[in-house]
Formats: sequence, structure tokens, C-alpha cells
Amino acid sequence: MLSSLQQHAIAASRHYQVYTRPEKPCLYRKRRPGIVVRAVATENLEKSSKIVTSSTASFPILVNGCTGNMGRSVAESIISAGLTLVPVSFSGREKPGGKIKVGNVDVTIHGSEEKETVLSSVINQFTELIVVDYTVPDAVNANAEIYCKLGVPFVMGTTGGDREMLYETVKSSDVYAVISPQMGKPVVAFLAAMDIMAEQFPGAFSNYHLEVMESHQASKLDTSGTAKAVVSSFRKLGVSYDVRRIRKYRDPMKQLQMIGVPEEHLGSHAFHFYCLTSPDDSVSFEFQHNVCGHKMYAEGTVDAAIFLHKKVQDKADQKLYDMIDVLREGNMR
Ligand SMILES: NC(=O)C1=CN([C@@H]2O[C@H](COP(=O)(O)OP(=O)(O)OC[C@H]3O[C@@H](n4cnc5c(N)ncnc54)[C@H](OP(=O)(O)O)[C@@H]3O)[C@@H](O)[C@H]2O)C=CC1
Ligand SMILES: O=C(O)C1=N[C@H](C(=O)O)C[C@H](O)C1
Repeated sequence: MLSSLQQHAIAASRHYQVYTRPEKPCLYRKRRPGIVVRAVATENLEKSSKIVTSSTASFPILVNGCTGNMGRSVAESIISAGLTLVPVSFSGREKPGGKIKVGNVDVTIHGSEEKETVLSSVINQFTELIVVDYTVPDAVNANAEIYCKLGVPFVMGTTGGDREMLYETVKSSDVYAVISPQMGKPVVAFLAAMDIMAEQFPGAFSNYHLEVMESHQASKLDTSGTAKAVVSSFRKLGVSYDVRRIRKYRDPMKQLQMIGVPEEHLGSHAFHFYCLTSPDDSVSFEFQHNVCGHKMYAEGTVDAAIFLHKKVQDKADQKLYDMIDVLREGNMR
């Protein structure tokens, strides 16, 4: 009998056949042209006077982690959405120097020890600033503390770190934030459905056996935050499962041969698979979401930033949000 993982591998490769069909390449379907690009390239940031963005549609966003996969992708989506990309970002390296070009914006990369001083100066120069964080798990808590200390609203897409401490940091500050390990709206809808099921039918999967596996690019440092969120719903549904049991795949050979990740997406994919089996093995459920590339998360992140900007402008009472709140608001582009 095939193990559920082998069955998954077969299903995944079948799926691959489907979505790479040349006549219907849904992954690569062209989007409608975006809103006009309105990136403000602000050379000589130090010299410029305060940049005021009066219209809701053009508030400035600083992306922390612009040299990474997600940071760059979000920066590109900000420009495509006609928002203002602040030409400053941070890196884990102490003295990175240099600039990277995103669209027509030259983004200066600063070292992590300069974060607080540089960010304070950006806050003084850009009104209505929102920060987006796509860095590394080890930087999550320190970064959130800086944002809260400086009073800048932020979207935290980075996974890992001490999540409880992260929420505490925000709650004990006066800062608006969207925090979510998953910014891809269809996957967020799946997470929401699991959460609603857990809320309405607690114990529906009592004593079921759970297997979870996730596969990501080899550079991913932590266990999937999304898988952990799904497990937390399954636990409410009556399953006993420790997130340390989640099987992580980071080896490109296994991803290619066993899981069926398309070769061109080995460097950027997120495949998740959950299998629930009844105690007597007579019933099984399988859930799977496979994402290639980063665009979906980048676009969701821009929606989260637009949502957060509105909450700040409206002086909303609630300050801490997740992506389910963003989805519920229903004001997606
Ligand atoms: N919420 C969501 O939907 C998604 C979340 N993610 C999460 O986002 C995070 C980033 O992923 P990804 O872009 O693939 O990772 P990368 O490794 O590609 O990028 C990490 C970035 O963080 C920078 N960095 C490292 N240390 C620090 C630091 N101390 N301060 C500031 N910047 C730092 C790196 O700069 P340098 O290399 O120059 O040091 C680099 O720019 C991960 O936690 C990932 O799980 C990813 C996809 C979707
Ligand atoms: O690192 C990634 O790539 C991703 N990270 C997030 C997670 O840990 O859940 C979301 C998605 O899986 C992509």
C-alpha cells in the first residue's frame, strides 16, 4: 500500500501535468495591466524636506529585507500598485553598502545596526509611512520592538521568532500592525475555513491521526508558519499533534523526485500537505495547497498595507490584525 506521502507525490506530479499544460498555463496567466506606476525615486533622502502623501492611494511603504526573495517581490508589487516605495531597506549584513534597483527606484541598503537611526529619519521625512517586514525569523522580535518604539505601523510577513512575544510587543504599544505567516489570499481563505470549522465543530476530528508535510526552497530557515497555523485549527478539531512532528522538505532532489515540485520552482515554492485518518483507518481526509513563486504573497502584502493604512487614517480602535481581517474587509484590488 502506498504511504500518504507517496500518494501525495503522485497527486502532486499529476497536478504538475495539469498546471503546466501549454494550452492553459494557469500559473503564468497574464494579469490585467496594473495601475500606472508612480514610484517616487527620492535620491538625496537626507537633504530632501518632508515628503507628504495626501492621497490614500499613494502612501509610502518601506520594505525591510529588499535584498531577499519576498522583499524584492513586495517592492515590485508596491510599484505596480502605484504606491510609493521608500528607497531605503535593511539587510542582515553589518555593512552591506550599495543599492538595488527596483523598477526605477534605487533602494539604498543599510546594515542592521543602523536600523533605528535610519528608520527614525525616514519616519520624519515620509508621512503616513507603513513598514513591511520580510526578513528572517531571528530578526522578527527585535524589528517589531523598533517599529513599536518608533510608532510606525507595520505588516509582519516574516515567520518564526517568538510569536507570543511579538503579539505582546504590539499589544503593549500603540502601534497598528497586520501580522500573518500567510499573505496569499486564497490560502488565507483556507486557513479561515479551517478556523471556522474548528470554532463551529470542535472535536469533529477527535482522535484522528494527522500527518503534515511541507516543502519550501532550501533557503527557508524555519518550519512553515502556515502549517503551524493549520495544525492549530486541527488541534481545536480534536487532533493531538505537536508541530515539531511537521515533516520539512528542503532537499531539492527529494522535492523534485518525491514531491513533484516543478524544477523551475525549486528555488521558490511552498507545498503543503495534511492527511487526517480516523482511528480505525476507515476514513481519511487530505488537504493540499501548492504554490509556485512569491507573487501571490507579494500582492496580498500590498493589500494588507492598504488595509492598515486605512485603519490608521480612520483611527480604528482595533490595532492588531491578521490576514483574515484583511480578507473579511473585502476591499481587495
Ligand atoms: N507571510 C507570508 O505570506 C510569507 C512569509 N514568508 C517569510 O518571509 C521571510 C523572508 O523570506 P524570503 O524573502 O524567502 O527570505 P530571504 O532569505 O530571501 O530574505 C531574507 C531577507 O532578510 C534580510 N535580513 C536578514 N537578517 C536581517 C536583519 N537582522 N535585519 C533586516 N534584514 C535582514 C536579508 O538580507 P541579507 O541577505 O542582505 O542579509 C534578506 O534581504 C521568511 O520568514 C519567510 O518564511 C515568505 C513568503 C510568504
Ligand atoms: O518561506 C516561504 O517561502 C513561505 N513562508 C510562509 C510560511 O512559513 O508559512 C508562507 C509560505 O509557505 C511561503
